[in-house]
Amino acid sequence: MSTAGSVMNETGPLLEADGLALQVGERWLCCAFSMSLKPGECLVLLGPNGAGKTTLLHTLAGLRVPSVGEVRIGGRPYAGWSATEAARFRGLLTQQQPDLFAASVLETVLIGRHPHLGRWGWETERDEAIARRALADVGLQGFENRDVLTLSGGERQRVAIAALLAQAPRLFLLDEPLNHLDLHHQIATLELFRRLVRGERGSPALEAPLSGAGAPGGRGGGRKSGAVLVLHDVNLAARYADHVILLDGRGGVIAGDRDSVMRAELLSQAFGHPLRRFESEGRIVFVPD
Ligand SMILES: Nc1ncnc2c1ncn2[C@@H]1O[C@H](COP(=O)(O)OP(=O)(O)OP(=O)(O)O)[C@@H](O)[C@H]1O
Repeated sequence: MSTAGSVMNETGPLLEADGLALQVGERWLCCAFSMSLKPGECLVLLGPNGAGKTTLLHTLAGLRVPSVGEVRIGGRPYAGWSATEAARFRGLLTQQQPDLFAASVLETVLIGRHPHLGRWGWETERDEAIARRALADVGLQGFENRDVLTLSGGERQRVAIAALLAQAPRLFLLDEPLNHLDLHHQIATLELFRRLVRGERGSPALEAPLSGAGAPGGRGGGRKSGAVLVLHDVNLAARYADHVILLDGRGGVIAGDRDSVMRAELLSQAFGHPLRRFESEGRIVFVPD
C-alpha cells in the first residue's frame, strides 16, 4: 500500500474546503465558504461559544460529513483515504481527553504511534524513543511512568499534545490546544506548532533515530506541515494565524488571510462585544471596551 506521503504533492494544499456549509439539526452553523491551507501555514478558527468551531474542525478532520460541499486533505476527499492512511496524514487534538482507566504517561503517548505500527501492532524501540522525545518537547521528560489519572489539567493537556506529536501527521487539527495551559505553556505550545508547521524544527518522529521499519513515510527534516487551531484568545490568534475563519454564531462566516478577517468591527460583531485594535511594535492587539 502506498503511503499518503509518497503519493501527495509536497507543496500542494494540505487541506481544502470547497463550498462547505454546516448544518446541525435545523440550524445552519455556517453558510458556504471555501478555503485552502498550504504547507507552512496556520489557520485559526474563531467565534463565540456555540458558533460551530468544533463542528467545523471535526468536519475538516473527516469525522463529520459536510452538509454541503467537500473537504479534501492532500488533494483527495476523505472517501479516497483508508483510515490508517488518513491517520498518518492528519491528527486531531480533541477538546476532552477521556481517561477511563489508569495508564502510564508513556503508554498514553504511544497511542499516537498506532497508525505507524506494523501488521502485528508491536511498538518498537523507535516508537518508544519518539514518544519520549515528544514528551520532552512539551516539557514532560521524567513523567513517563506517572499514571495519567494523577496529572494536573495542564500536564494532561501536554500529554495529549505529545501523543499528537508522536503521531507525526502532516496536518495538525487542534481543538482549543491551550485549554488548562498557563501563560508560559500557551506560548510554548503555539511556538512549537509554528516551528513544526514552518519546518524550522523536525517532529519527534523525524528526529528520533531512523531504524527503517516503522518510519513514518520516510519523511525528511525541514518538511513543512499545516495546522488548524480553535482558539478563544484573539490576541494569540492575531500573533500566530496566517489565515482566519471567523464564525459569528448566526450562520455568517468570514474566511481569509489574518489581516482581512481580524478587523475590530468584524470581531466586535461576531463576539457581540466592542473591541479596539491597536498596533504596537509590529504586534496587533485587540482590547475589549
Ligand atoms: N449533535 C448535535 N445536536 C444538536 N446540536 C448540536 C449537536 N452538535 C453540536 N450541536 C450544537 O451546534 C453548535 C455548535 O457547537 P460547537 O461545539 O461546534 O461550537 P463551538 O464554536 O466549538 O463552541 P465552544 O466555543 O463553546 O466550544 C452548538 O450550539 C451545539 O449545541
